[in-house]
Amino acid sequence: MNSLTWDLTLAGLAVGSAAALTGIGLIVTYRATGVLNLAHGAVAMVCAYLLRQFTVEWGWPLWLGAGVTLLVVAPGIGLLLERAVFRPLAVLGSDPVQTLVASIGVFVLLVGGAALVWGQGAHADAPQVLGDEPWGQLAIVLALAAGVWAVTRWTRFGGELRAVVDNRPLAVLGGIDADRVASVGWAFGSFTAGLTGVLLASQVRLDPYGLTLLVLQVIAVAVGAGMHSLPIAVAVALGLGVVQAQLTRLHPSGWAEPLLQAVGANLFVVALLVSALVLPGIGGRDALPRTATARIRTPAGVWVVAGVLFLLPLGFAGSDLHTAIQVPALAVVLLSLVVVTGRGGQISLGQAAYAGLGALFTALLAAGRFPGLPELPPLAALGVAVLLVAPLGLLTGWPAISRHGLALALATLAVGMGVSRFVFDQPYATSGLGIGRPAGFGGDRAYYVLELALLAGALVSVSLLRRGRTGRALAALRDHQAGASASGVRVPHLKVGAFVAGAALAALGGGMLGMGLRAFDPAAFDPVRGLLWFAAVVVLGADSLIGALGAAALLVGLDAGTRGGVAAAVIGVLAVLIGRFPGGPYEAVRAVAAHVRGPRREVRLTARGEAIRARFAARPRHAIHQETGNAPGTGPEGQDPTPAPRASRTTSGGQRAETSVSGAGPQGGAPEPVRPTRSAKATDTPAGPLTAHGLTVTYDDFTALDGVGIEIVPGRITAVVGPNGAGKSTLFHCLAGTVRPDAGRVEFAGRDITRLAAHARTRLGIARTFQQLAVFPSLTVEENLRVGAEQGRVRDLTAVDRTLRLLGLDGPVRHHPAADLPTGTLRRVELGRALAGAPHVLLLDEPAAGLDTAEVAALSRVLRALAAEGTALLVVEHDLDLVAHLADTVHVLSAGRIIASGPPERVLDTAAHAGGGDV
Ligand SMILES: Nc1ncnc2c1ncn2[C@@H]1O[C@H](COP(=O)(O)OP(=O)(O)OP(=O)(O)O)[C@@H](O)[C@H]1O
Repeated sequence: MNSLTWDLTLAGLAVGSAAALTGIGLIVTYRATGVLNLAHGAVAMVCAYLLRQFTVEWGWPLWLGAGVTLLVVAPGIGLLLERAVFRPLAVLGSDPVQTLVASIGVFVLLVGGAALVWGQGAHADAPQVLGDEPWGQLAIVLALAAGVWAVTRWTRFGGELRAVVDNRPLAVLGGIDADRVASVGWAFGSFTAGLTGVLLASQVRLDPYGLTLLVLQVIAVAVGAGMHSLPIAVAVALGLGVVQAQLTRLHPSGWAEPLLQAVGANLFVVALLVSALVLPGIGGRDALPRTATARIRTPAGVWVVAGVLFLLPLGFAGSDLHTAIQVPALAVVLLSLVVVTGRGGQISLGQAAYAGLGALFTALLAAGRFPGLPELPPLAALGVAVLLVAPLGLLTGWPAISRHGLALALATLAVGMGVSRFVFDQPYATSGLGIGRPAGFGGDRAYYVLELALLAGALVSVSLLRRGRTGRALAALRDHQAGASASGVRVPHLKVGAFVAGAALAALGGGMLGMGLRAFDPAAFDPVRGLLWFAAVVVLGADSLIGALGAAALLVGLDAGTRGGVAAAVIGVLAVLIGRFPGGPYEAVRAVAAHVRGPRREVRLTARGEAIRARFAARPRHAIHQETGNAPGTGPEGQDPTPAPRASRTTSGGQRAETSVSGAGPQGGAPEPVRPTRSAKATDTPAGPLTAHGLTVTYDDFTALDGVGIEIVPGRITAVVGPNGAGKSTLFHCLAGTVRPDAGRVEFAGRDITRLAAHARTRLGIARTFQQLAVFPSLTVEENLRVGAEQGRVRDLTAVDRTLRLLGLDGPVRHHPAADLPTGTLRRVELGRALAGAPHVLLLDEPAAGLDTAEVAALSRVLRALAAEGTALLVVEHDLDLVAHLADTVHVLSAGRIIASGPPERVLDTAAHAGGGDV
């Protein structure tokens, strides 16, 4: 090996071993706590600053400074984070996304804090702890990896760690102190972060952003190792380090040279893109923090105050006005997050990339430097830039189709970093690109007026989007993806659409920001901004227009009015506290007020929910029935346990009257049909039987269904019973389109629909309910049903009213958010959502679960009426009494095969012997 190759290899090993340290720390913390600590780089940066403070500023000996930083401060930060931030979240049972937001909060808090304490400028005098040769670093990495491996494998603590990772609640029940395991994980992870920072500080410029971002992109190493394998993480890190160094030797000619240089300089970002976009994602939960889904109605007065505050800068002058110009532009960028994250529930850490592309394209178009397009006036350039950036929303929209939670967070972060490194950091973008303002809007005041007009347009558009059919579908997607799909929402299209709309809005805001500053500034759109903006929108109420305006004003105002970094620090503190105040800042204020008044109040409810619950709680039970439209004894919450006789199923007119639990019927006027009618397009598919032929499903080597055939006929109720594990749910999923069989086919009205997606089946008229309730808690009862009707292509929305009446949901409860309603009511809401789409076939998975006797009786009346009107019903149920009373045909499933079929009186004995239900 010649000396250049050798020198480059050594340099690569130095970088690679620092990356390996980060990988080890991230994996250990993740395995011990389930938290992907995005703040790892920020902890590294703070430790690097502290070492410099101790040694350069205070003159401590290097060994002392390094010892205190690594052995006291770094683990101390980890312990503090565990105790103050993440343990309370774990106690509250937070999901991974909430902890992700908290770790972003810690990230921006530390970056903001460092900027406040040490300033934003770079330092080149950080001390070097180890020599130039990488051997010391390598030895540390290998020793740490081997030590962690040995501890997890051979010690009692390792066993506890594995138990906590496998199942924390079970481990706690088994007497393991999960908090201690988490503390050790955090302390160790933080120690490795400190070590990374201390080792890298002398090799890169030390500023709050540079080192932090460097370490952030190294997440690739841990993600590439599946957040699990230390040897793979170390090997990937060292390999990437060496390859990155060796690439600097290659000098191809032509266009390949800048590309190779960019790849060589950013190999870890390439690895992050590959590991986040190509490898299977880690984490799978989709839920947003509750604050994002909290339903908060903004009082009109708040809008008036916001309007006045946004008009105030028109009276400003000089630098104040120049600073204020950033607020409307940033507000438009943040509105993009309201669409994508707040409404659609999709995590997007890469919105800064779209904003930056908007600014960059505007600059290039206005300067006539955009390939293939002529020079355009500034406003036209802005419009064309928005149109060009919108389809790029696919960059994050595409991964969002199959990724959720942490995996989506990483994918969007990777895209943000990739765009920043491969587009914004390139010479053509950094060499002083100016952006002119439109004619007549050159002055700051005039330009501010233009911005207000654009902001108003954006607000109206987003408001219309949120209120309309698409907005309801987005909220349904956010609240319960499978439920949305079952309602007929085309989930992949909607996700891509949300990201495209978000990219367009972000580009508009970014272009406005660039025009305001009269230049494209890549630093204004670096990935740290993306994290800061995401955190700001989430903590101020992600699905709130006023929250976006407030966040923009806060971010610009705090930094301008104080020192740079204050805004990040404040947002960081709020994000760290987010899990403690699930309803966001509004609920936090309410909680504090309630605390001052007395301990009675719960924090979980919005004011509206609280008021309604209080009203309900204050009344006797029969009053609630009247209020919700149920006469006692008639509705699902009524008191009449007497089931209607089976014979009454054969007639339809009288049946309708009996079934209308709202009390409407012949006595109350003309009888109305139970089923809504479908639109012309939807009725293209005629009603017909849903049949399964020879369905076989295997999970690994286990055969869950073995050649099952079943027919669900219009006008009849078919039931499937069987013991636990018999394959009932698998059969149900095959019919609903959520599991694809390995063999066999599903037909609807003679058409093969085996390969049809769940939402497409709903649109054909095959609706379903879920064993675990699938309602949309942030939508009202009525809106839940509207989603079903709109997505099921029922044009006549009076169908919603009829269904509400049928199910006794047409009282005040119709305007109540579905969150916080009792299970019996929610079952009706879910059934109503399915019925509102006017299905030909209704698949019900344990519809009686959680219902009391009266509710079950009322439910069976509704189901019988539906059958009498021609709906084909399938009921998978454990309650054999209900099945005996309800079903026309029963199939008994056992070990994946149908062992008996026929009328209930003939086959239910077989079911009872097979252990198929509760009689
Ligand atoms: N995704 C999966 N991966 C592996 N095995 C699975 C999966 N889903 C189901 N199984 C197995 O397939 C068998 C049938 O499961 P299924 O849920 O269909 O039964 P079931 O009759 O609905 O049971 P239960 O009444 O308990 O819900 C069970 O042994 C179950 O453990």
